[in-house]
This record gives sequence, C-alpha cells and structure tokens, in this order.
Amino acid sequence: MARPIIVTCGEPAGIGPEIAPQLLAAGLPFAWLGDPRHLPHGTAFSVIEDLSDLSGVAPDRLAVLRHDFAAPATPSQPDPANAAGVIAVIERAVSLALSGQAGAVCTLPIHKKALKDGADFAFPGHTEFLAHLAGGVDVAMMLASTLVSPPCRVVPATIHIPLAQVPAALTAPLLEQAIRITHAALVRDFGIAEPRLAVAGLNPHAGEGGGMGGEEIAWMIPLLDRLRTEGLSLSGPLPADTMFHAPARARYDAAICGYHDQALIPIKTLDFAGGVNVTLGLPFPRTSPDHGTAFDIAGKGLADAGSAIAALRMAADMAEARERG
Ligand SMILES: NC(=O)C1=CN([C@@H]2O[C@H](COP(=O)(O)OP(=O)(O)OC[C@H]3O[C@@H](n4cnc5c(N)ncnc54)[C@H](O)[C@@H]3O)[C@@H](O)[C@H]2O)C=CC1
Ligand SMILES: NCC(=O)COP(=O)(O)O
Repeated sequence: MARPIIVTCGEPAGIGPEIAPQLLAAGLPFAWLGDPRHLPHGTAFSVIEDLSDLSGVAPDRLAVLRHDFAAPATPSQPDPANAAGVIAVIERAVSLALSGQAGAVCTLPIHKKALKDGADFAFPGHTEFLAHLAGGVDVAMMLASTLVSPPCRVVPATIHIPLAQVPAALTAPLLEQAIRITHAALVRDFGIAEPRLAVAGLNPHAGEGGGMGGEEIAWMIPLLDRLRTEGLSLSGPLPADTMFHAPARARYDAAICGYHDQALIPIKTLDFAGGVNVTLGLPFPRTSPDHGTAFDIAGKGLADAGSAIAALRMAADMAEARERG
C-alpha cells in the first residue's frame, strides 16, 4: 500500500473542518491531523495512534490523528487560543513526512492574520513556513488547474509581498531560481520530460520595446537567452494579458510570473473549483486547495470540497511519481 497522506486541519474556524470528511470521496489513504472536537457534528471518525493503524479504519470513516487544541471552534470566529495548535499541526505533519511515515502533506487553509494575531506567526504563508521547516530549502509556489484544458499552471516568482515591493524584489537571480525549481519539479513530480516554460513580462505589453518599462530589456531577455543556451525551453518575456487564453496555454506547461496576482488571477478565474496549490522544491510533496478559510460561509454547509479533493489526489500522484523515481 502507498504511504498515507497527512492532511492538516488548518484554521478550525474556517471551512477546513467541514471539508475534511468530504475528502473520503477521493478513496485515498489519508489521515486528518487535528482536534476531533472541531469536526462537524455527526462526522464518522476513528482516532488512530499512529499512521500505521490506518489500514484498520473503515473506508467510510475519517481517520483522525488527534492533536488537542486549547479551545473548541466557532465557525468564522478564529480563537487566538487555537493559533498555536494550527502551527503545531503543520510542524507535526512535516515531521511525519520528513521521517518517511507519510508520503505527502496536504494542508487545509490557514488564516494568516489569525495566526499572526494569536501566536505571532512570523511567516506569510504555508509556503515560506514549510521551506523553513524543511531546513531552509529554496521553494516555489505553483498553482495548477485540474479541470481545464489545456491546463493552467502558474508560478509567481515573488510570493506574499506588497505590490509596491515587487519591482525591487523581482531580480534575475530570483526569476532564475523560480525557473529552475519549476523545471525540476515538472520533470520529477509531474512526469513532463522536457517542460516548456513561459515567462511573463513585468510591464504592460512586456515593456513594449522599452516604452512601457525597462526590466524586460535590462535583464529579463538576457537571463532567458542565457538559460536557453543550457537547453531550457523558455518563451518570453510575454505580455501577461495575452498568455492565459486556451491557445496560448497550449504552448507551455507552466507560466512563471512576476508576482502573486499576475499568476493567481488567471488560474482562480479559470479553475477555482479544481485549482491546487503545490509547493515545489520540498523534500516531500505538499499540496493545498487554492482557496482560503472562507469565513463568510464557514459552518453553513456551503463549502465546495472539489479543490481540496483535487489537492489530495495531486499529492498522491506526486508521491507515486517520487516512489517510481
Ligand atoms: N492554502 C491556504 O492556507 C490559503 C489561505 N488563504 C487565507 O484564507 C484567508 C481568507 O482569504 P480570502 O482572500 O477571503 O479567500 P477565500 O478563498 O477564503 O474566499 C474567497 C471567496 O471564495 C469563497 N470560497 C472560498 N473557498 C470556497 C469553497 N471551497 N467553496 C465555496 N466558496 C468558497 C468564499 O466564500 C469567499 O467568498 C486569508 O487569511 C488568506 O490568506 C487563502 C488562500 C490559500
Ligand atoms: N494565495 C495563495 C495562498 O495564500 C496560499 O499560500 P500558502 O499558505 O500555501 O503559502
């Protein structure tokens, strides 16, 4: 049997707890790590002591690795007392993956401000925290569609920073790092032997020959030319406004973008229900749904579990690809 996937509970006041039991629809071996008091009333679950006990759990019951939190949960009202528990669950999941007991980690959404307010969380998101827990490795954040064709895969080179800081933070070394991490991950985890990457320009019309911004001519074009001499398949810098429609997506396997919204608006528009967030470059596969804690609908039974189910499936596929080597 494949090694199980560990699913972290995320923010107890968000939609994570009501999505967790719906993950059983994927029919994959996984355990949910969290406080069972936070699950919706009536959830059928079995507490296990260890991931090796998973095979004894009936397929229609949620396997729970118990992690006691300080307080119960109220939908849409994050309790600062629970912030430390949310963080500890992520740490425990990473330990299980690094020790080889879990084959992959799938995280349900956290609320970044709730963690900062409640526990002084110093990271802007899972991505940066996971990189830290894995020993300070270089990572990239990719969002990948599962329901649209041609697929939409996007990687923002800068991640969770204010827009005003992007032009200074987006440098040739950072873009090169995002390109290399994405290339290696598409080969290793997604079975794409010769990935084709498209790189978005920073400015309107990719700078329009220097008339609308200088970054493309100053360093993007020279960087891409240099990497092409190594054999990397790279197009760009492309105007970002015309690189995400279907015929354009057919020409590449992933788009490397300059900043968060340049990358995430197209995928969340095209495939909000099936989008998966993947951290590339970690020593274990990690996926997450593309959505957040959705406090506006938490506890109302309205949450669509499709993206989280797709994330669980993608984690399993990535783990299998790594097992195959
Ligand atoms: N992987 C993670 O841990 C992520 C965490 N977040 C965090 O979540 C918090 C809230 O972020 P928002 O920008 O409000 O985005 P959000 O994705 O939580 O909500 C945006 C809108 O989409 C709806 N929505 C989201 N997921 C849904 C689902 N599964 N089914 C039906 N409707 C759904 C919500 O009701 C809301 O109207 C923030 O703290 C953000 O940083 C956001 C994205 C990913
Ligand atoms: N916008 C994506 C997002 O916020 C998820 O980030 P992370 O928590 O997976 O780093």
